[in-house]
Amino acid sequence: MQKLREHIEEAWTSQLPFVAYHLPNASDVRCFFPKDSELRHLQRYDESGFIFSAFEPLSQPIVFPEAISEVLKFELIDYEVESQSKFRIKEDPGEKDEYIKLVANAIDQIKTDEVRKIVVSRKISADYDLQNPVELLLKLIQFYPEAFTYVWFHPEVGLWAGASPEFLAKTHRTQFKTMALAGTKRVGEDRDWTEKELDEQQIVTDEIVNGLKKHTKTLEVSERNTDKAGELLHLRTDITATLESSNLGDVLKQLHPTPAVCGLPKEKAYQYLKANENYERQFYAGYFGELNMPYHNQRSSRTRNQENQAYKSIVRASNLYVNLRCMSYADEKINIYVGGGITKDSNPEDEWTETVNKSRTMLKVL
Ligand SMILES: C=C(O[C@H]1C=CC=C(C(=O)O)[C@@H]1O)C(=O)O
Repeated sequence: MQKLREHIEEAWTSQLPFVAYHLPNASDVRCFFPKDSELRHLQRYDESGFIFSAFEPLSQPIVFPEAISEVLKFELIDYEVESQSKFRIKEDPGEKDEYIKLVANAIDQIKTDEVRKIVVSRKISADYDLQNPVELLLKLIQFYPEAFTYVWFHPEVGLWAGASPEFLAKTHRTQFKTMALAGTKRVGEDRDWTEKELDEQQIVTDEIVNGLKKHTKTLEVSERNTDKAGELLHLRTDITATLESSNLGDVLKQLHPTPAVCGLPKEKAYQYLKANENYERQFYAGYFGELNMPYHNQRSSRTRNQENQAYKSIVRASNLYVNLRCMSYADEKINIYVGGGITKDSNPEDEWTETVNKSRTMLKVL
């Protein structure tokens, strides 16, 4: 752990790019330290490295390529972090009015136009002096071991951090997994899922399944379950497929942004957001993670032979998550990004409360 601290502190103090992250329930923290500060964009989805993509559907993700990075793993042992933070941001009544108006306007749009769902969002800003990104990461891991937690930094972009509950793509050869996540309530809220929540989640599942059909040989859709994400609960359906080819880029172009973060139909919802959300999402609701990174693959016992070496082979796998429950930090200011799915049955006051609840994920670690 000491080594992890030293590496990140050194990169942060020298303002050099890095990413440190923890995959759900993993026993280690993985890091990329690119050898220089050049800002590189992904050219092809068969490259390998750590990618960081903006919400903008046509933007090329930033990549820390495996080939020019020091890629390190640190076992997650014996670490202690301060307990829950006392950091609070005072609610601004003006911000609330503005968000309620945005939601009410989206509902009107849904009632009059052919849009079924729009995921609107807002940015909560405050002054903050971030001393030490490694402490932030360790707190994120401690509070949200089941999420993909990360701290990412590039001097030309700033620092981003988060605890994402939603994966966009897990691949292993031609095997592909994604999920439809939507609908939110607090842990302990003793009520059934409403029709509105079931509907907003079904929209995500149907759109993903339709989009994937063109790219897959087989497709399986799980039962709908309730999934815990920190102090929140979501509806979740898992979608498993065998891809026609291994071109992940085509599949991502098809899926991103899903109706969990944009809306349905995609283009109309996107245009609505461009015209009405009065801030830039940047990397919020984009996607990030490992692209084609090596993993040891345990072969089945039938293929074993006497030589130990033959048990294992290396396969390349991708693990990409949606950038939710996240924040950015630059110039001694933090920005927390939160949103929610709006349908014809949404209630603006409830949608506001939902974003307040979602903001607690990051506030807890600051
Ligand atoms: C857009 C966000 O969450 C999405 C994922 C899960 C549940 C959601 C919802 O209930 O609206 C959102 O679709 C966010 O956290 O900012």
